[in-house]
Amino acid sequence: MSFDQQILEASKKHPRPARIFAYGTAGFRMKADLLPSVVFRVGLLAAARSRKMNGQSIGVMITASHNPPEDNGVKLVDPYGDMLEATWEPHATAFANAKTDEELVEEFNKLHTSLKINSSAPARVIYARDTRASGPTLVDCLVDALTATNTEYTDYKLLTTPQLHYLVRCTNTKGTQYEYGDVSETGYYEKLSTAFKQAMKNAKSKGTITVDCANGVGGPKLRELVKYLPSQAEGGVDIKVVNEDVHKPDNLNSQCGADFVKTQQRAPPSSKAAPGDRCASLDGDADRIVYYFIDEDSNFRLLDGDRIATLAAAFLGELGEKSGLASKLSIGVVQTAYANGASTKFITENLKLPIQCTPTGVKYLHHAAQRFDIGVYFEANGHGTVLFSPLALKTIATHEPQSPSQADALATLTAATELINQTVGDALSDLLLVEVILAHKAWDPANWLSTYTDYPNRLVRVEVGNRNVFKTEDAERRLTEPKHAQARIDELVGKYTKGRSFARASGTEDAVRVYAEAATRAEADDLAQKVAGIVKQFGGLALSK
Ligand SMILES: CC(=O)N[C@H]1[C@@H](OP(=O)(O)O)O[C@H](CO)[C@@H](O)[C@@H]1O
Ligand SMILES: [Mg+2]
Repeated sequence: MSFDQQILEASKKHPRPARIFAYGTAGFRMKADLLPSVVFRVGLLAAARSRKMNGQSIGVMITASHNPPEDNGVKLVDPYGDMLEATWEPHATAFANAKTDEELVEEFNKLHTSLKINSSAPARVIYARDTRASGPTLVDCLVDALTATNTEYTDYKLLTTPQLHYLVRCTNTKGTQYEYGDVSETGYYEKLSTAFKQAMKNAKSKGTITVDCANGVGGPKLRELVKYLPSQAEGGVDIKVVNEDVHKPDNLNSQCGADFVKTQQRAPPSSKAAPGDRCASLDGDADRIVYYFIDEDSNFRLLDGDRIATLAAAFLGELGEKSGLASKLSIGVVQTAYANGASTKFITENLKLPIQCTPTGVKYLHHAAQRFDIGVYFEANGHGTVLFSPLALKTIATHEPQSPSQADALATLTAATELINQTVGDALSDLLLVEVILAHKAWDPANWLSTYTDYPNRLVRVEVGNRNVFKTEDAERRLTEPKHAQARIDELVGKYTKGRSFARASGTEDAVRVYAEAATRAEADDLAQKVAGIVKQFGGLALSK
């Protein structure tokens, strides 16, 4: 079957701007007015991917996460709910960059030939979007591609990114032994709330958690989730939703949200939190979360992804011990080079757990975490989850507790496996997990913070002529190119007490990021500035655009 004519006709409606596109860590992301042709072409790829996967449903999420309101983006979700397989990213890039409609058809056919995709096979796509004003127009572009390729589709309208990942997995596992949940948004809330109630059985939450939803899709979705959860008096948690205005598009991620809090190291200016109040911020598509509070001396205290990772790893380790499963389940933590060195030390020395460091980008962490029975992974910026291997799930499900206390711990562990989104980092699921853990430990955020002290650190963004000259090894911790740059950094780092620093090209912005840690704030700042200086020096000439 040939779709040539249909694709040609439809593609004419979505002319490609003179731009080079690249499918990166976050899919395609840019100013929304540049995206119509990109989204159309991603739709073609989704159809091809579905056909390649024997008609399993592929997800398409239209979002630009924490970016400003005028941006948008698109990314694909694979049948099991994880991100698009990396080998397909270049195909997305090739489709997006095809110069003419004819060239696009050629790329489409070339892919079908080289990967032996049967174009008569059924193709299925499910999609959703965040609250951005440009979303509906981009959905129209997507639908044009799905129609042109005779693809069946379901429009889930507004969802958080992790909700779409959940639905993709549910759709494709329905009726199998791996069934993940009911194929509906309601199914998502029911799964989380049932697990949450079970996990809270032997715990009592104190105080209120105030959740800043970045004025994004997380707001209405958290409000909905709360309807399914017991109140604090009924054994649940008191959740207060703020920054949930999705009707004024300009407010999205503006002066609030996880990215604002993490990069500015302060609470949203609108926050009315008193010292000690527990606060959290989601990002624009609710796949990231960070916690924070104001301490007794009025200092802002951040509890970021590293803190969530250590909290979750410690708790799951304890549950393993208490349920009598410790010897049967290996727990490991996956971090990137941006994890604070103090968290790495705490995990190794106090929790005595193995750590793996991967390059930046959730797909790397996710894959590494799959190698443990229980793999805890978080980026410092708050994106992460915990993965339970099929064997771990079976071990937990078939374990016979030897005492009532073992039974309690086992029930909580079982609930955690249901509560934690297994497809992708999910701010709503992570929120409930942290709340459960704090309730079990009877901890306030200050207790949580006191587990270890972060090393002073600084992250700077350096604009250079050509960031592509920077090549790395050892999970991005060392530069292999430009020649001599790493030797210069090493020499510098050696001069600082507890110094650590690395530079790498960003995958999402046209810049190089420099990270530095040292014994004091001033030294960390100084080291970062000096390494930034080296990066500038080696930064290459600007490419003619
Ligand atoms: C230091 C940092 O926070 N980097 C972020 C950022 O990647 P860069 O490649 O550093 O631009 O965006 C990624 C996608 O959202 C996210 O996965 C990652 O953690
Ligand atoms: Mg996000």
